[in-house]
Amino acid sequence: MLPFCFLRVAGQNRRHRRRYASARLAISSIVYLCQLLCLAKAVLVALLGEEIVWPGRHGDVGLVFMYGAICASLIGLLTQLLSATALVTAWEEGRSEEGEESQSLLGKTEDRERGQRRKSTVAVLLAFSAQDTPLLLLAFLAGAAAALGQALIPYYTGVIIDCASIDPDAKEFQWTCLKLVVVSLGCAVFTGIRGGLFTIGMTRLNVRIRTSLFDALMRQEIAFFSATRTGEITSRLSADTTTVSDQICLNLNVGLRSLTQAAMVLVFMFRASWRLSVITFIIIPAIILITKVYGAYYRQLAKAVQKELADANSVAEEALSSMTTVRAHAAENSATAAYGECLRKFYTLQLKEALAYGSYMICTTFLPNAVNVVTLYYGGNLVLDDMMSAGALVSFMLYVASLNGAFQALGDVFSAFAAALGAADKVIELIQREPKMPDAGSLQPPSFSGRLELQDVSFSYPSRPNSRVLDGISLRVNPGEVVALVGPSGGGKTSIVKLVERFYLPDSGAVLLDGRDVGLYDPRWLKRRVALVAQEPVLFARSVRRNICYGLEAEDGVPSQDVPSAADVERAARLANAHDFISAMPQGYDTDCGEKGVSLSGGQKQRIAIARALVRNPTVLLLDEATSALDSDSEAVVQEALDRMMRNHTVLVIAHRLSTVAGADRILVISAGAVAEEGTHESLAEAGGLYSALVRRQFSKTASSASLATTVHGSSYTSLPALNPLAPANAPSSQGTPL
Ligand SMILES: Nc1ncnc2c1ncn2[C@@H]1O[C@H](COP(=O)(O)OP(=O)(O)OP(=O)(O)O)[C@@H](O)[C@H]1O
Repeated sequence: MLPFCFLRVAGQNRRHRRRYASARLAISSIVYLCQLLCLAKAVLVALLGEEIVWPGRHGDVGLVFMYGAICASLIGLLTQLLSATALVTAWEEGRSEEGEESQSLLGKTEDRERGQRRKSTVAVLLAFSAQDTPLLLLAFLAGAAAALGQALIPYYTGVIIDCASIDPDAKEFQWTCLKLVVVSLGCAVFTGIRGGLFTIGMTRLNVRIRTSLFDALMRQEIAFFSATRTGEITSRLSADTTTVSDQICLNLNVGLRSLTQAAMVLVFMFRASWRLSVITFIIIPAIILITKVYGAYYRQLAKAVQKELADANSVAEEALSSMTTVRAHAAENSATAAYGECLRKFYTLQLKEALAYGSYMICTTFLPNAVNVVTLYYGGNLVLDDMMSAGALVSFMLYVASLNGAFQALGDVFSAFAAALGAADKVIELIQREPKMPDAGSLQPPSFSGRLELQDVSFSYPSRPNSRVLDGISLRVNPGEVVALVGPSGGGKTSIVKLVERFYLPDSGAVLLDGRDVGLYDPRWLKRRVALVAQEPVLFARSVRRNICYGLEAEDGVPSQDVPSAADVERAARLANAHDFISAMPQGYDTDCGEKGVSLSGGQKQRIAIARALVRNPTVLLLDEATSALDSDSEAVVQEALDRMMRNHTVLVIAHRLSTVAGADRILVISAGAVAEEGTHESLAEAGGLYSALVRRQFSKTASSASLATTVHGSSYTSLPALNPLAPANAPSSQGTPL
């Protein structure tokens, strides 16, 4: 009764579910062990024919009572086992609820929402494998045939021993040997077929899971990538997906093989001697219970180990990918210490895992050996009493060994499954994560003038909801107009561009293009009309040509007539001042840029990024101070390309340089998330406000060394100081050098 009382109490109190479930599990285990001992004693006494301490112990009535008691005990055991299974599940749920609270990648509220709609991991994995049902069915049938062979081998071994020694029969002996050879061969062939088919299934599942995960990642909003470390994501994509597919298929293979093997062996065992079989059976519930409890515990450990490993990978990746910064700040020791700390946590968890595994091995090694001793003792007595042949006893012992092997394998499968499910939980959590961004629209209007408006826009980054970056800002860029955004660092200029690009949604207000919300347009269509040249160009490890055409290839779903031709690419490169250096490279436009464009200089990368924007023939250009990270020579050629670009487009440019700003049709001074001033360079410079202060401050800092106006390659490029008040006062200010 006690466990059931606990069940009721715990069911009413979710917060303490795990604690109650653990207590219930402990009590159930004790009750189960007592029952096991009683049953063992009753069965031994019944089978060995010793004196029975039982009511009505003499004659048939006593025997009926005794077997009745054994049956009742068996039923009790099964009930107990089922209850223990339910308890383990409750215990697991309690643990996962607790763990999720502290460990989730995605925050408490999201976890709760996700918990409500998430299907169970196993169901999702089954759905992933559904396509391979025929393959897996075939593999299973081959496995069943192999298991039948495995079960026949001990049987024929026993027959051969009887024919050769106990009851000599040469003809029967040779015939049985032949059958044994055929069965062994058939068993080997079917085992091979089963293994091969499962391996194919494993690879197919791996590809499917990886594709789904990558697809899900590609759909996530930008805020997700700011909040989640890249190392964690790549760990999910590489290590966890491999663990899931490999472990699940491998263990499905081993598990099904062991189950069918156990079922076949049991049939043959009962055929050989039902008395001996009952004895062997006593141990089965014990092994199942131990593996179940162990599996639940191991699963939690495996999940925690995966997390620690992902953390360690992130820390290492962060340091290794920024080695120059680490070296420049002499931060090698702190990077090593941070990595060491992650590994220390990982090691502690691995120790726990090793301890759990050790305890499990002790139990699973001892229990089968105990069964062997009991079986031999009782089987020997049966042979002595002529109730069984010696060959049958040998067969039986081989069956017991086979059954032990099957259960051992099942236990291993269980723990490995637990590890795979731990990894699968995280992978599926990501696959099922719904992006926090509403679906983009499908609008593709026949004409697009490129009028850009922000109407009373307020915005905070999701990672810092309490810090308002834009505060009711309104602005407008008319078709063909060049509008420059200037202002103090952190004022919100780049955030405006991010909203126009729809990387984030405003908290209130609207971002409009031609009077319609940016979210209403088909994103693929819009990205050809609104192009961005960012501060730091990002190139990919592919040819220069493919970098320029990035996002416009047939693989991106672009109709073949819209894919830029070689002439389009060259034209864009010429406009971006990039054609000459590209042509000078050994393989021209087919030269590989290397990882993140490592084989190109900053200026060359930026010019390829400009060509990438120009090849789209955009209506609106968003420029985020594309020259600020360049040296003076590179800056001059890039600036010339930018000037050329600006002449023919609607442009919103974030500019720190007076050269860019002065040529703009209108200047907006953005400060503290609002438009502080608006006008032309001349009007603002004379107005005596924030803009003129910025200009004056920069001029006074650079007057002694700066050449204030330089014409480069005949363009209107003017090298004037930067408008960023945070720029160092004594920075070199030779031609085009950022301050
Ligand atoms: N991904 C982000 N998550 C949270 N806060 C951010 C993020 N990006 C920028 N911010 C914050 O938003 C504010 C505005 O940043 P923004 O980059 O728009 O300014 P900016 O005017 O372009 O500055 P700068 O001229 O230095 O580039 C800053 O306080 C910045 O710390």
